[in-house]
Parts: sequence; C-alpha cells; structure tokens
Amino acid sequence: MCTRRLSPGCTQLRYCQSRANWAGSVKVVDPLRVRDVSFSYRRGILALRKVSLTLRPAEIVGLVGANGSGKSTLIKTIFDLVQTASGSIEIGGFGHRLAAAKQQGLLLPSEDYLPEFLAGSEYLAHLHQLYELPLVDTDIAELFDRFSMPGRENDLIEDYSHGMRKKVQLIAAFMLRRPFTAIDETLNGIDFDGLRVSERHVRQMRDDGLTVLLCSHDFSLLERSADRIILMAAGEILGSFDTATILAEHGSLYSFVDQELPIGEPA
Ligand SMILES: Nc1ncnc2c1ncn2[C@@H]1O[C@H](COP(=O)(O)OP(=O)(O)OP(=O)(O)O)[C@@H](O)[C@H]1O
Repeated sequence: MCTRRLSPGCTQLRYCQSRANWAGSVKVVDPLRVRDVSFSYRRGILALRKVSLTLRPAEIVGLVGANGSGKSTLIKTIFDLVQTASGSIEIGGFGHRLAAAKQQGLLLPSEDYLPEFLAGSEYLAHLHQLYELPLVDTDIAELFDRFSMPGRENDLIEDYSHGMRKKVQLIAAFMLRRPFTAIDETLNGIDFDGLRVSERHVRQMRDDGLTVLLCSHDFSLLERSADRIILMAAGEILGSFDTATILAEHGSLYSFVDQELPIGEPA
C-alpha cells in the first residue's frame, strides 16, 4: 500500500486513482501493452516478429534472450526511438507516440550517453522539468551519498566514471518514479553497493505499485528481483514464466534458459 503523500502533480496519482477505481471494480490501466509489433532495420534484418506483451501494475519483469534476440529493439520501439510499421503500443493507456505516454514511462538505455557539459544535479533538475515534477535538492545529495558518490552531485558529468554515469541514470529513475521504467543493462558495471541500493529501490517501486522492466544478462540479479521472466529468441517472445516456479522446477534461471534455448539455436 502506497503511503506517500500525493500532491496534484504526483507521478503516482494516475496509478493510485486507477487502483482506487479498481477497488470500485473499474479496470486498472496496464503500464505497458504491446500488440503484434514487428520491426525491420533498413538492411532488411527482421528484429521483431509480431511481438505482444502486457506488463501489469506493481511488477518487476526480467527480459532475457541471447545477443541479437531483439530485446533492445523491443525497448526502442516501446519508447518510439525506432518507428514500427505495424502493431500498437500503449504506455499507461496512451498511444506510445503521445506526449502523455512519454510522461508515463522512463527508459534507462544501455549506453551511458549523458550531457557531459552538465553537472549531475543539473541533469537531474532538467529531467524533473521535462516531467513537470517538483525537485527537492536534498534528495539529490542524499541519493548521491547512498550511491557512494558523496558530494559529487555538482561535478560535471564529463568527470564521472562509467559506473558513476550509470548510477546517475539509476538515481533519475528512483527520483522520477514513473509508472513504467525500462532498465536496459544499466545495472551492469556498477559496484556491489550500487547494485544493492538499486535492487532495494526497484523493489520499493514495485511495492509502491510501479512497474519495472529489467533487461539483463545477469541471471542472479533477475532471480533476486524479477517476479517473472519474459524469454525472447530470434525477435519473438517465447513466453512469460513465473520466477518462483522457474526456481522451484529448475533450481536456477541458468538451467531453465539452458533448457529453453539450446546452444546453437538462432538468436
Ligand atoms: N542499428 C541497427 N541496424 C541494423 N541492424 C540492427 C541494428 N541494431 C540491431 N540490429 C539487429 O537487430 C537484431 C536485434 O538486435 P538487438 O540489439 O535488439 O538485440 P539484443 O537482444 O538487445 O542484443 P544484446 O543482448 O546483444 O544487447 C540483431 O540481429 C541486430 O544485428
């Protein structure tokens, strides 16, 4: 149960209203709905083949597949970074190309391209402006502390290490708290403390009713955090599997994937 105080601009307001409505038996808005989406790159590579998936409120979903199986392309289509010719995508009930949908979701891409000419705190302030959210400066300082970067929030991003840039992206996600957040490999390459803090924040977001898609090759991270696993191969979704059931029946996500995706299968 969310115990946060809700201001009119609160990012959770729409979700909590949905949830309140649900209590009155009105349908909950799914944070993500993808229907029959296909996508080809210019050179004719069919990266997505009629992909459909739905993410529900308050879940952490792991996205797993071999290199080249289409995970990042799927995430790029969701966030309208590449344009699909077929199918439909809704974020928080809005068509994914609408500004309202863009307010509902946040992508942490696998690359750590950040504006190097800004300080970490300035970058976070800009993001808050973009999402029309109030910013509490002390929250930034506190999160930089928590991510083992005390006092570095006013340094230029160009002076940050690779892992620090990833932590700034994660801090953004944990401050903006969108109904739907996709984390594409951002947790790779951060230190143990950063990983522990991030996992706690991700779980807290889920417990507060928000939804996180975790795209990662780190199976132990997914075993600890994901409620279910979506498996991709060759641009298709093979299925969605409950993590607890995978662990009960196969012992590990590794064994499960080893069985589902035999060596030599096309990506
Ligand atoms: N910019 C691009 N131009 C042409 N083909 C691309 C481009 N980006 C990806 N592809 C192709 O699309 C397919 C899916 O790639 P994608 O990056 O989505 O896979 P992935 O599952 O995210 O892989 P990884 O685990 O390596 O990140 C691959 O065949 C890849 O070669």
